[in-house]
Amino acid sequence: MSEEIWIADDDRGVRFVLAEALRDAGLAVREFGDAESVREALRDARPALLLTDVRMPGEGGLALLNDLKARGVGPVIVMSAFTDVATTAAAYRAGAADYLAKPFDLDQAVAAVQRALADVPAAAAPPPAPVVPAHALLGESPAMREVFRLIGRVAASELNVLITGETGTGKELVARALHEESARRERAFVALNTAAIPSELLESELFGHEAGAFTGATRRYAGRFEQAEGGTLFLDEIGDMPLALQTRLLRVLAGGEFYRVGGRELIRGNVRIVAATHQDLDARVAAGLFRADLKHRLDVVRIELPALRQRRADIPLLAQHFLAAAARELKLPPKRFSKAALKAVAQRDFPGNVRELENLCRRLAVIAPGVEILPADLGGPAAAPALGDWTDALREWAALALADGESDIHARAREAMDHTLMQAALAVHGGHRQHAAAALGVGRNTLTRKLGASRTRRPSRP
Ligand SMILES: Nc1ncnc2c1ncn2[C@@H]1O[C@H](COP(=O)(O)OP(=O)(O)OP(=O)(O)O)[C@@H](O)[C@H]1O
Repeated sequence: MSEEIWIADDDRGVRFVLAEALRDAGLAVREFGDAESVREALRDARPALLLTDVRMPGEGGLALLNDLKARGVGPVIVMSAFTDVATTAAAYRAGAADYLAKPFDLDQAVAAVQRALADVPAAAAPPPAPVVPAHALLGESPAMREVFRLIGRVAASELNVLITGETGTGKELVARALHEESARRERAFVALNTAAIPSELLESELFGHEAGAFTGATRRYAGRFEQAEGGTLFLDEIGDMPLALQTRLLRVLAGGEFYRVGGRELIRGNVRIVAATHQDLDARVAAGLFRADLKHRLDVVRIELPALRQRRADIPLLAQHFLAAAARELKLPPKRFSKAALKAVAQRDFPGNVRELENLCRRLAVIAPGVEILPADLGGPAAAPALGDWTDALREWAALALADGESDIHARAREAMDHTLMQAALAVHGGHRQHAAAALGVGRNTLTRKLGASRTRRPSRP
């Protein structure tokens, strides 16, 4: 076999710097401007490794990759400026050894080549699967490119994945992308927010129950594990899972079997677990609040989502996308950001991350007066209005209700007050539950529980 590294890229500049870097690393390099000339060269030679661009005039790099894999030539590293998840995943599915998102760091490229060469003979390439539609997961910052690369790399594997990141950074979207890029995509994606369900209901929610298993269990219920059979179970806010249930979950993950609550039938599950947390799981383990062995099982591959303020390069792209999407969804005339407004948005901190940015854009789609959004439309932090005398209204309501003979008004009033305060706090803190709870002076779990014990997904977004 030849010891040459072949580079196929129609961009002469990329070819040049890459070839130089590889030669500096002691490798022999041959350059090609398109896929056709690679094919021609293949008639009487084989590369030790091919680095190919995805988009080239004529035949693209992915077709070349498929062809080389079919002939047993490789490894192949795919390069592309087209950094969405679908391309990355398609490249890995077609058998790419690695994926380099352009512009890449030259040291990183050389390291990828050396790694791929060291891995030869590579494992048999997985059979090419049909290309799936792209995801709504957007981003062009280096940090997000790395996330896309990781998704593409691990989606097809059966490994459990732990996604970490602040609230609203897109953890659920990443979990969905992992599911959709996997062989499980035809089966269910089931999500369960551990923090949104009272702990006493969590067990039956996860594993199901038989009729009569406990008061109120009138019929058999297939839990999330069963619902996700063959597919992916997304366990959100895993850090909030009570210890007793952690023990049970660990046993299920280790044995692959479980009983429904109150059941005798042993159920064998085939479910891929993707877990997420906004908490520092290692700190929770250290504090004795999270089982180390469970963390170990969930944290096989970790995808860390940076806060939006740590990847400001993504803000304009996301903002424009959300503004257009909101106009479409709400059937409003399309608007656009002025340059200055976009700049101002990109400078904001967004403690609620992408969700907060999305909410801001929806608000702007509705309330900004002109077609072009100006910095003044963004609105700064508004001055707090004087506290209205809501107790007068409350007194009036209570008097009428009591006069009507109602007897549970304390509970109802409290619920309404809790709800109002929490919605207000969430709106101010861009949906960030922890910040909202802290601002109100209540625990985050209390807030989540009160906002919707009956809901399994996130409570309504402001
Ligand atoms: N990279 C992205 N591209 C496009 N939309 C995004 C991206 N990241 C997040 N979003 C959107 O932002 C919102 C919040 O994302 P998501 O629910 O996935 O966050 P999360 O990290 O799971 O939040 P939480 O921790 O509060 O559950 C969603 O509406 C999602 O569609």
